[in-house]
Amino acid sequence: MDGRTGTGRERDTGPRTPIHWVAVIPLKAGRGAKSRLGATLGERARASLAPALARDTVAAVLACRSVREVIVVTDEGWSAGAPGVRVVPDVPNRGLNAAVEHGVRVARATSHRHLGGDAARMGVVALNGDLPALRPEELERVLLAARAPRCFVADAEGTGTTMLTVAPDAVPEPRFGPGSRMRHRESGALELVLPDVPGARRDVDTGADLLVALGLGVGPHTRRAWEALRTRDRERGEPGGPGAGPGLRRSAGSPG
Ligand SMILES: Nc1nc2c(ncn2[C@@H]2O[C@H](COP(=O)(O)OP(=O)(O)OP(=O)(O)O)[C@@H](O)[C@H]2O)c(=O)[nH]1
Ligand SMILES: C=C(OP(=O)(O)O)C(=O)O
Repeated sequence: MDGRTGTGRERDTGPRTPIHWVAVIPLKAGRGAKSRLGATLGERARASLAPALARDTVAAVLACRSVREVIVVTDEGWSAGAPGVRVVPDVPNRGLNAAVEHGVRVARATSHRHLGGDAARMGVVALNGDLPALRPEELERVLLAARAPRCFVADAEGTGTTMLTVAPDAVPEPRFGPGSRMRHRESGALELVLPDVPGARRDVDTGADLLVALGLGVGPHTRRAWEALRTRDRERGEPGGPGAGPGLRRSAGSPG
């Protein structure tokens, strides 16, 4: 088994297989971001966790050996925070897939700056910015397996997508959003089914997702934000953790 499944429409890129990658991370920030997290954990938790999830995702991607640059596509006051991270403005009001396409365009238009003659062998990987348990070596495994023009990784639920890779000559055709696993398959992208990449598949949309991610091990920003929320709630005599609803109260203190 080579860890790949697909529709048969895909082709191997052969000599055009990427040897360098630029990552595109679309980020919605501000009050509109991570509304499902707010609905399950409360607004205070949403406001501190949403940027923390993104910071940990960006840090893990930046630490991946094959990634040369991280392009964050967002409109809302995001500072790059590290060399190798570039922030570009979103396409206003066009949503997630337009942001990804924009990021790919920017990456391709500017890749010669850091890749020189290797720019023709540059792939782009677009990732959700809510993967706080992602580890650099997991992303490395995904990129090594990405040998078709477009490949994707399904989320842990099995209905969505956490990342899409696009080879140098391929049209990105991002189909992120609810039910995107099926849409990516139908569009001819190759699904990468890899063992041992739980963090690469664990997007965090709800409080329950966050507990699973904490169990896998999250980056320091998410860990600190979570601990601060728990400390605050304990001081206020709310032992269940941030916004602990019926589904969270049972295990909110246990992960990690
Ligand atoms: N640049 C940009 N990023 C977006 C946009 N919509 C979603 N994202 C990002 O895309 C990734 C996946 O999005 P979702 O998990 O659906 O995030 P969300 O829309 O903030 O969450 P919900 O409100 O719970 O649906 C996250 O990194 C988001 O920040 C958008 O319109 N523009
Ligand atoms: C954007 C996606 O994820 P979610 O909305 O579940 O975060 C997706 O699965 O394509």
